[in-house]
Amino acid sequence: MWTDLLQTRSALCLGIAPSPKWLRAWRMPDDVDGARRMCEVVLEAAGDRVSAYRIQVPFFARFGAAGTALLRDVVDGVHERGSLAVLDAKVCDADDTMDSYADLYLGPGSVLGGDAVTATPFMGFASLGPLLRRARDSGTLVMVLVRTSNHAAGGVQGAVTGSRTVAQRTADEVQGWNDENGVAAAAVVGADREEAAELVARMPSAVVELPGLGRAGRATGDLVAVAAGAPGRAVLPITTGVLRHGPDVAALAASIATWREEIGAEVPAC
Ligand SMILES: O=C(O)c1cc(=O)[nH]c(=O)n1[C@@H]1O[C@H](COP(=O)(O)O)[C@@H](O)[C@H]1O
Repeated sequence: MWTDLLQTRSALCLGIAPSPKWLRAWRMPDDVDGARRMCEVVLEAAGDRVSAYRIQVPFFARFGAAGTALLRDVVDGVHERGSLAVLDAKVCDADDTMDSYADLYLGPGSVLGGDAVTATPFMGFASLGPLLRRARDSGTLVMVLVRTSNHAAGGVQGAVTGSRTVAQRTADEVQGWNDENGVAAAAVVGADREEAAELVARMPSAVVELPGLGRAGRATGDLVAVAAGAPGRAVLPITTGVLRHGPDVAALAASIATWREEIGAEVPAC
């Protein structure tokens, strides 16, 4: 499901983030009605021109039950456009809770109906096991944080354990899980990290989400070169680089078209 779409549509994955910051910038009320309006505008502008939408769960959950209902409506709207929904919740817990996270986030039978959920492996990769098995059985993905782009991450993810960094070890665990169980483990690798290409190369069958597009001072060509190491398996998320053109639908659509063009020529099979 994921690779089919990544190979036939743009690898672009548009962020949906009804945060206080974005609602203010778009002059919309910081409440569930404002959030709904923002989501409608984003879906109208992007339509089926992106493979996936990355939906920031906390920006919905902060509105309680109404926000959760809105999130589900947005996932349905994404599916109506033939796109996939990444639920960005960064889940992490001991393995006895992970089935319940799957009930909440993953697959058509779950509460929120996502096609992927982000997860952190820092309670031990094995604790993700039940979530990964549920992803495999529902044709969805668990996007495991391997090396993130935030400044605070280096001390942990770059730490050396044995002969590998924590990030390298996590990448090997992602690939190892897929080799043994079927492809359900995906990876998040900040594309602007100098070790990004090497980490991607350690996971030859995993879908890789590569954040970094559209951030100030980041060359698109460098990011696209990292994505080229995962042909047909790269997901390129972008939030700020597109949303800053809103809320005008035509301006948002034009920005998406430009980003598609910029990455399209060089990311194979996308
Ligand atoms: O999980 C992510 O997508 C993520 C990974 C990472 O390494 N760095 C990172 O900033 N993100 C997410 O990317 C979002 C910002 O996206 P941009 O506005 O496109 O840079 C943040 O809200 C994070 O949730």
